[in-house]
Amino acid sequence: MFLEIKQLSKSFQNDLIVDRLSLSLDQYRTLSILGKSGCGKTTLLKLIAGLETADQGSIRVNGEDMTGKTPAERKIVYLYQEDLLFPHLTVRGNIGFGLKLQKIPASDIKEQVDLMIQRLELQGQGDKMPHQLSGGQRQRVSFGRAIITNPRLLLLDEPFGSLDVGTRQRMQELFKELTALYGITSLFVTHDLKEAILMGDDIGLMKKGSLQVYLDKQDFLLDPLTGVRSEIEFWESLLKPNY
Ligand SMILES: Nc1ncnc2c1ncn2[C@@H]1O[C@H](COP(=O)(O)OP(=O)(O)OP(=O)(O)O)[C@@H](O)[C@H]1O
Repeated sequence: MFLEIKQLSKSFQNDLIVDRLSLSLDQYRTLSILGKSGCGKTTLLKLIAGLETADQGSIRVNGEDMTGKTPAERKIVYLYQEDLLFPHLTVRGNIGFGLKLQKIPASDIKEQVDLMIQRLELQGQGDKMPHQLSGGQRQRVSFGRAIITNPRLLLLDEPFGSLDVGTRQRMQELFKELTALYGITSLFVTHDLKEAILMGDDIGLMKKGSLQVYLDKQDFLLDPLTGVRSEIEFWESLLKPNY
């Protein structure tokens, strides 16, 4: 298993937020994590990224124990909804930032950034500053900036929550295309049932700090706890002639 989490726990002021949580994920797959506000999703991602310290349990990536490692040493990227771009850098500068830190030659950076700009459908926007972009464009830049460095693991925290339905749908497609192309393994946290089903190769439901991962999507669709059934019943009730 590429990502292996065992019995992970975290409390804040005596409140148990992540409760003996275990999960495993194969390389190049996406696990969607669906859960209500406050159930501990962000805390889980921060523990994996090394931005919070676990009270108990272990996190291994590709067999390597993450305990005591800094976020940079983990080579895990955590991307959240309002992820800020560097305001003083252009789109190009933002996307290439991580490559520059890796001291990659300027001509290679230019080539990779140009390709990423094309793939993100941001042609003609490369020299703009972040404040000159729309919300959806900014989101695409931060997504490109994250994946161009080929992180071992990409953690997405409700990344498309602020986007309108159409833009969100296009971002979901783009995310699927680019994670496949760049060989990214990811965890995708969302409140949105449909998004969880669309984005995940595997799906997990988080409740009060515990996570249940459904190995078969059918099991997820059929479990009354996931809310899929009540959603279907709602739409069916609207289609009844006497509504
Ligand atoms: N640093 C902290 N100190 C104290 N309590 C915290 C801290 N971080 C999170 N919490 C608490 O942990 C609980 C879970 O928060 P978390 O952000 O993980 O939830 P979430 O599932 O991501 O919610 P949302 O979907 O609303 O973002 C909340 O009750 C929150 O108040």
